[in-house]
Amino acid sequence: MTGERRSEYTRTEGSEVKLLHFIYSRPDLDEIRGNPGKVLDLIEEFEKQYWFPNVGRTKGEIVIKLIEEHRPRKMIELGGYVGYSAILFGDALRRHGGERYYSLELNPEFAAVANRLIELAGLGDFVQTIVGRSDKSLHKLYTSGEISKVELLFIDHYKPAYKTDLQLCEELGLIQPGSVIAADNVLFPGNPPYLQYVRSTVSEKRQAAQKATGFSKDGFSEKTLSKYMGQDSAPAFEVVGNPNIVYQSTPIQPEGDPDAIEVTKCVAVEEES
Ligand SMILES: C[S@@+](CC[C@H](N)C(=O)[O-])C[C@H]1O[C@@H](n2cnc3c(N)ncnc32)[C@H](O)[C@@H]1O
Repeated sequence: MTGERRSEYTRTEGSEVKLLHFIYSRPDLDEIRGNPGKVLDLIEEFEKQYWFPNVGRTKGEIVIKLIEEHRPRKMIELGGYVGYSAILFGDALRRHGGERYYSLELNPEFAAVANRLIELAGLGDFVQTIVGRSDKSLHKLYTSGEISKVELLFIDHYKPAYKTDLQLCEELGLIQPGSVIAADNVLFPGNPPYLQYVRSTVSEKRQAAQKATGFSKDGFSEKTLSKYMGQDSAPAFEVVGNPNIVYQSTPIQPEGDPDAIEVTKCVAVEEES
């Protein structure tokens, strides 16, 4: 969603199922079937009534350009919600020769809505929704051999988990030269711990890793912390990441948008001296 934002918006309970009724009751459903653009248009139309935390077309364009430029075979997103970004990016990935889009979503109800819309958009064979917390799902994608490298990762879920999930990927050896990470909402509501991490030098990260005291929720508002995850929000794995990874990281802020996507590229992995 783009435009002026005065505070963090909140969702209306039950609006996700209402979205399904809104779309599936359309008289022109047969023309919508198999058409990702039309499904996205309808989600956007519904958003005039109910606020949805979707990435939107403007910021979405930044990620589509990354797909066009890097041509990943497989792409992963953390935080699928009702499937807007999975349809937008899954469609782009398929058109650019990709093989699979994994959408990791904590809430089974949101994932069920997403699956109905992904299927309607004709992407049911291409986009795989994985229900559960992202750290456990990422770990499973790795141990099952499905993913051996992060090619393009879109992060858009629980804000404190941006950094710890990236560090988990680093520890699993999934972040390699050429890996690209696009993180949403880095200006609104903001994610200072994540930005500090991806913008740090190797020597700064090595020092921080030595002093690491575990998972922290510092740097986030109460509202951000209460979103999505309950008491059980600590990462399932203790991680410090791999401080030897060299990143180039820059925010991309569309004109007139109060938010930005941080695009982070792994350019090298330094040897320990
Ligand atoms: C901002 S919404 C995602 C919007 C979506 N990427 C889009 O642009 O259409 C964030 C989603 O992340 C999910 N989420 C929050 N914490 C999560 C976690 N630890 N693992 C997986 N999903 C999570 C929430 O349930 C919510 O659906």
